[in-house]
Amino acid sequence: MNSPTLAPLARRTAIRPIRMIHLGLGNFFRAHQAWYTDTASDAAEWGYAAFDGRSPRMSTLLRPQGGAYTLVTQAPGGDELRVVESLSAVHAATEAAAWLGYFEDPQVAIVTLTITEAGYRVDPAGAHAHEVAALRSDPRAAVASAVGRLVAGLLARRAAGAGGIVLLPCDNLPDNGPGLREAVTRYADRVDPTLLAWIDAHVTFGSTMVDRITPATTPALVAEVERQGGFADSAPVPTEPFTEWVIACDFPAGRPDWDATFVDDVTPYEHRKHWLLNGSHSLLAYRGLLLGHVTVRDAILDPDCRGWVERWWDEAQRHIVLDADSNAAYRGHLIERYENPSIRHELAQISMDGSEKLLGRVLPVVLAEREAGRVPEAALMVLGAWVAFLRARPVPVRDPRADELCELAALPDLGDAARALVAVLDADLASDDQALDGIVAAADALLAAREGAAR
Ligand SMILES: NC(=O)c1ccc[n+]([C@@H]2O[C@H](COP(=O)([O-])OP(=O)(O)OC[C@H]3O[C@@H](n4cnc5c(N)ncnc54)[C@H](O)[C@@H]3O)[C@@H](O)[C@H]2O)c1
Ligand SMILES: O=P(O)(O)OC[C@@H](O)[C@@H](O)[C@H](O)[C@H](O)CO
Repeated sequence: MNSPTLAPLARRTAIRPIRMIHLGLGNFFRAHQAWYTDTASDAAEWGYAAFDGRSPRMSTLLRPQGGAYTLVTQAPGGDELRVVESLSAVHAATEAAAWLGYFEDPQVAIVTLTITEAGYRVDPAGAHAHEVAALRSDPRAAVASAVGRLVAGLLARRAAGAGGIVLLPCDNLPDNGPGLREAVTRYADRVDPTLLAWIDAHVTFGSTMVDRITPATTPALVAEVERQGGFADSAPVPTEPFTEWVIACDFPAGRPDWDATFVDDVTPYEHRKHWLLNGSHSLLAYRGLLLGHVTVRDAILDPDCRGWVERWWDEAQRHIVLDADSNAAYRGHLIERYENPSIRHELAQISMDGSEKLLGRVLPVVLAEREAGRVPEAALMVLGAWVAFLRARPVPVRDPRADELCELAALPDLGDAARALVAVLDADLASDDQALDGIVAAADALLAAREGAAR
């Protein structure tokens, strides 16, 4: 084999005109929106300027590669390598002047976002008040929060008279479009209330359901790309063959010819995906890690975990309005995706940020079932597994509220710990004794099983 070079990455066919901005230059963006753009029939007309969400890691890795990288699609039959070229520029989060410059460009029509649930949380009267004050005295001030950066961008766009723009959140967040609109308008109102009318007239907030299992990059993948491709890529992305993008949005200034599904309302698709896929991922993560599993595949091949997943799906499916046949097919595909032997999706990665994720992925089903007068055993088990996970900590707890959660989980009495942790998710549920009994019983059984296995 020739010595590895950057040749296939550096040999870009042409830098595509920048007509889109992305915020949150992580793996999922690179496997999903950037790939849809790269494979669109009009790909040559649409380039991205992509910005890190926070740490400069990804822009630092991609800059020497001219923004190009290898997408490794890991099918059961083997890998397929594709060099993705839709990123025309990559920037660190701190490059505020470049950020504002793109917003001032009338050719830029769309901003996509993958900033995790935490990125949408904003407190302009509290934690972010210093940013608000900075933007009030200088609208071009550099601010760090995602929503603050968007508001700064919109101020610059208004000042430049650059016209309308679409903001398209692509995170696993319930109602991601309305959620982003609420966060942006609340922040903008504090900075400059006159911006609100401009936003109403010029900014379109789209909603999306996004799906493609995309684990973190490992050194083994970097080595594998070098072995299979014969070239060096310091930031390849692993992903699965399956992909889905459902979008509810108008694009007044056009969009790439994405091979996505365009609908008026993403809600049913979002419920199905967040509850059946992400909810079962949380189940597999917390239960699976406590039982000693490492990956999604390990856990789904365990009949205990698989049985609970099926029960969770039965409970969740009662509240999904899409037809039963398509839900059954969806479940079948999920099993195949989870069993994919070529993809290594670590449960520890999925276990992160439970206090945020469970709110949209499990809690709605618990509450709907309780409203219907039922005791949803599997849904309560997921919450019990989360409580047990925080108590036993089979892997380090990574959550914005980790310290507080671990302190509550360590309360001497399991019932007290469970009630306090459930209150973090939903105060009313914490006073539902019947639900709480189910959660405590599940946590207790899992902790006992874990202790038994350790003996
Ligand atoms: N990985 C997947 O399989 C997958 C699938 C569907 C949707 N998603 C969505 O994409 C998101 C990112 O996943 P990923 O796999 O790309 O993760 P990643 O760790 O590779 O990238 C995360 C990106 O979000 C940014 N970020 C994190 N916290 C932020 C904050 N508070 N403010 C601004 N930016 C912030 C990071 O800087 C980084 O750019 C997920 O949270 C999820 O909502 C992921
Ligand atoms: O990406 P997160 O951290 O929001 O959730 C973890 C996984 O459930 C998620 O990444 C799924 O793999 C993905 O949503 C599949 O499309």
